[in-house]
Parts: sequence; structure tokens; C-alpha cells
Amino acid sequence: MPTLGAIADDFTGATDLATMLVSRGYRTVVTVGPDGVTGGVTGGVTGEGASERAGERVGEGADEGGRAGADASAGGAVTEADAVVVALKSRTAPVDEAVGDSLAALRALRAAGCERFYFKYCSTFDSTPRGNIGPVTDALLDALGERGTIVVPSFPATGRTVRDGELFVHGEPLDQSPMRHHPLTPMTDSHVDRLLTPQTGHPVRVVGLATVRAGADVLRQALDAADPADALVVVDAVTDDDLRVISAATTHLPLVTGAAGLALGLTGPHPDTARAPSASAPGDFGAVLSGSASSATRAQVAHGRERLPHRKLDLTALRTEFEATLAELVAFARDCWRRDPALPPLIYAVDDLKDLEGAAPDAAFLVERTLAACARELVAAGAGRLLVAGGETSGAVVTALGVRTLSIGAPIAPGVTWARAEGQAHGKSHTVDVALKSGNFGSQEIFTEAWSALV
Ligand SMILES: Nc1ncnc2c1ncn2[C@@H]1O[C@H](COP(=O)(O)OP(=O)(O)OP(=O)(O)O)[C@@H](O)[C@H]1O
Ligand SMILES: O=C(O)[C@@H](O)C(=O)CO
Repeated sequence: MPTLGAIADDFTGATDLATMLVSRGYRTVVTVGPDGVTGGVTGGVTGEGASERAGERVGEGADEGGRAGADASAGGAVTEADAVVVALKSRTAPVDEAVGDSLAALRALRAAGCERFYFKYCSTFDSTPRGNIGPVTDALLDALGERGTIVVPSFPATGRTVRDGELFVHGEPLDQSPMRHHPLTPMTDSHVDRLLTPQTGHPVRVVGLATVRAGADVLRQALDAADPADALVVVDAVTDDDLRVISAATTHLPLVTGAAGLALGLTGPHPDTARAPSASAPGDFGAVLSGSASSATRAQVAHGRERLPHRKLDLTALRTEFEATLAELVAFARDCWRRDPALPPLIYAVDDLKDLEGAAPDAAFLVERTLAACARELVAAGAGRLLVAGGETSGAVVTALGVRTLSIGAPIAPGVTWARAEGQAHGKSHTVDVALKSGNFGSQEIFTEAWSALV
């Protein structure tokens, strides 16, 4: 039975945390939304007990109702797991919706037996003055009858560190990093306490590195003595060891909040857990779908464009003739597979920040809708592996594919992993490998090199 329950505010964040939990010895299930935890349609266990390699594609092995055979064991998967991560698409949702979805996830996790909870948000604290990190944290604390908790976005493996409450991205203050240009959550301050204060009803405090470096006991005393006691405490962390100390000092807290780095200090009961096997085989068709405008993704798109067949989304054509333009994109991908199955086509939205200038109000939605529909059509056409760039984009794709569960497989880069996705589209079940890449994660070569991790 799971004891640790996590609520992730986007899909790439959920797989990021799940990857870390598996590496820390937790058999982990990622479910798409809260229904996956308690309903009949729920997750596949990563690691030990994961089902055998699933070779089915769309239609194969599905019954009339299109339900995957995996469903039969799905309820068991949650009960056999040590940790469950509920993937939400709440980062940029209206505040009420984000809070409602997060509370529904908490209820489902408690019903599944979880006793400790982890609210996972972005390591670059992606949010606006209205939320959603503050309102969701407040609501989770209320529901748990708790007064305060910690706030730890630091994730040194991906270059995110916090010192004196200030968040740095590869050494640059957050507000001077490319995050200041984010299309949905532009980050124009780098102090986590200042970012959080307008979002929460709790006072916000910072505990500095000196206290963390004094060790877990001292840190715990500092947290216990927090004044006021209902504070949200931003805790500095610059190294993995700092994160381990924070974890050790907060084992008593029913709720912790942070990026995936904080899970580094957790120790699960199955240290030798195996990764889930992949769904696809070498040579199966793949594609890269990128809706991200992040600087790392733009460099990856530039690299991919030199080496992969590619198409940039034409928003004007999509707005006026959606179906025909979509069909043309799918035909392009199929043609690429015919020419060279080893080269996954790259379909992308942004290669230059100018693409975002003066964007029409519907542009973000149109991009997500198009890439989601592409994913559905490509899987129906035989794609066995998809690399998706961008958290919002990943949420749209996973939803369109009817994915219910993600079983974590081979890691690609810190925070990025292949995962076996079980779902259904066009009324047929399918199992495909997906990698949900956070906008700013991954090396420049990831679009061309991620595939070699799938064996
Ligand atoms: N040309 C465009 N004009 C306006 N919005 C766009 C354009 N291209 C992409 N977008 C939108 O930008 C958003 C990018 O967010 P997404 O979460 O997918 O990527 P990201 O922010 O780089 O990733 P992460 O959240 O993992 O950091 C999406 O909603 C996408 O639809
Ligand atoms: O923490 C991160 O940076 C990522 O897991 C993320 O949240 C992706 O959107």
C-alpha cells in the first residue's frame, strides 16, 4: 500500500518526481488525474512488479470497449506501490480549478492509504501573483489540519539553487534567466519569499544555508521554533547534501512542498527496484512534438532542425483550416517514416522568441490542440515512441492519448525519462513510450539522442 502521495502541478513535473522516487527505492505509480488513484482505471507500477514488456499498439489486444488489458491489474498497481504521483494540469489553471483538482488528488491519495504528501511544483517556481503554488499549498495544509510547511524549489542537478531565499538557474538569478520570457508564467522576481507572499494567506519566512549546514537537528529546531508557527518556510539549498539535510529534518511533516530535488533525501523500501520495461522496440516509428518556447528547447529545436526532418506549426493555416493542416502534418510524418524510420520527424511551435511577440490570444491553445491531435493521429498511424517538449504541451498530449498510467522506464537526463504510457485513443487501447521533457531540461542533443536510451 502506498504511504507517500504526491501531487504534481504538471505532467513533466510528475515524471520528473517519479523518476527521482524510483531512483530512491519507491515503487511508483503516476496516475493521470485523481480518478486514476481510486478508480478502476489507474496506474502501472514502475519497477518491481511491473508487467511484462507490452508490445501492443493501437487496436491490438483491446476489447470492444477499447479498455486496455492493463486495467485488470491497475487497482492492484496502486495498492502495491510505495508512492503514487498524481499528475495534474493545474500550474496555469484558474486558481479555483487548481485548488479543487489538488484537493481531489489529496482525497484520492488518502483513500489509497497515503500518509505523507508532497506537493511538486516547478524548480523555477512557475507561478503568477495569484498562484497557483500559494493557494494550493494553503488548501492542502487546511485539508490536512496542518499549520505550516517547507518550500524547496532547489534542484542542483538541473542547475536550480536557492540562497538567502533567492532562486538561481545555472547561476543566474531567476528573473535574469530565460524564465523572464516564459509565455504563461514570466518570472520577473527571483526571491521565492517575495514571489510566494502575494499568493498565500500564510506568512513566509526564509531559513538560510548556515542553518541547513548546521545539520538536520539544528534545522528541525529552527523549523519547530518558527515564529509565527503557521509560516511557509523557504529553505535554502545549494547542493544535494543540503537537500538530504532538509529531508532528514522534515520527516515529521505530513506535507512538504518543492521540486523533485527534495525527494533526493527520501529512502523508499525497494532500493533495488527495476525500471519499467519499454513498450516500443528499436526501429519503431517515433516523433518529437515541441510546444515549448523555453531557451533549452529552442536550442534543442535548432539542433534537431539540422539533423531531423522537421515542420514548424503554421498558426495561420491551423486557425483557418485546422483539419487539413493537421492532416498535412500527419502525412509529413508518415512520409518521413517511409523514407527513414530511424529519423523521427520534429514538429515544433517555436524556434525564436520573436514567434511569441504579438501572439494572438488563442495561439497557446492552438499549439497545444494541434500537437495533442498530432500525437493521437501519429499513434493511430503506428508511432511507438514520442518525445514531447513542454509541460503544458505534455499535459495536452497525454490527455489526448487517453493516457491513464505512466510507468517510469529508462532515464534520459536529470528530470527526463522514458515512460510507458497506457491509454486509448480513437476507441482503441495502445501502449507507447513517451518522454515528457520539461522546457528547460535536457542537453542540446536530446531530440536526436534520447532514442538510444530505449532498448
Ligand atoms: N507561437 C506561440 N504563441 C503563443 N504561445 C505559444 C506559441 N508556441 C507555443 N506556445 C505555448 O507556450 C506554452 C509553452 O508551455 P509548455 O509548458 O508547453 O512549455 P515550457 O513552459 O517550455 O515547459 P515547462 O512548463 O516544462 O517549463 C504552451 O502553452 C504553448 O502552447
Ligand atoms: O521542476 C521542474 O523544473 C520540472 O519538473 C517541471 O516542473 C516541469 O514543468
